[in-house]
Amino acid sequence: MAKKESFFINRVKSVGYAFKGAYLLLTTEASIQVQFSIGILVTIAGFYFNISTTEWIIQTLVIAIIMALEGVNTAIEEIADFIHPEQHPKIGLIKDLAAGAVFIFAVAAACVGCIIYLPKLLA
Ligand SMILES: Nc1ncnc2c1ncn2[C@@H]1O[C@H](COP(=O)(O)OP(=O)(O)OP(=O)(O)O)[C@@H](O)[C@H]1O
Repeated sequence: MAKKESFFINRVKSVGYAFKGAYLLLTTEASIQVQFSIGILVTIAGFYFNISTTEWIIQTLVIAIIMALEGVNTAIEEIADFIHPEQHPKIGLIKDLAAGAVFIFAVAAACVGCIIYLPKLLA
């Protein structure tokens, strides 16, 4: 019987797989690359406008959540295409729902950006 790997080795391997997934998303997915670029721009803006600690926390969370949601959306698209490569109304609906979930958060993220930066830009 194969010896079961230790809990620690398994955790290290899982982190490695997660790094691989994040690398794949950043290097192959246009939507993630767009969100990442926006994330870098607002980070530069954060330093430029010297935003508060609370604003940094909210901004960092918003950037991370939108990229994570895009990643989940990509994974759902991959599953959908894998289980049913041909056109099907249900696959279309599943993809639209996943994209809709990202869109809802993207609208909130844009609002957060306006709340943080509009007063600074207009001052
Ligand atoms: N197999 C399918 N059957 C029916 N409709 C589909 C199918 N694949 C895609 N669609 C429709 O086309 C839209 C775009 O799908 P697609 O897989 O190209 O996603 P996308 O948002 O362009 O993703 P990305 O640009 O990240 O690859 C879906 O939201 C859905 O409405």
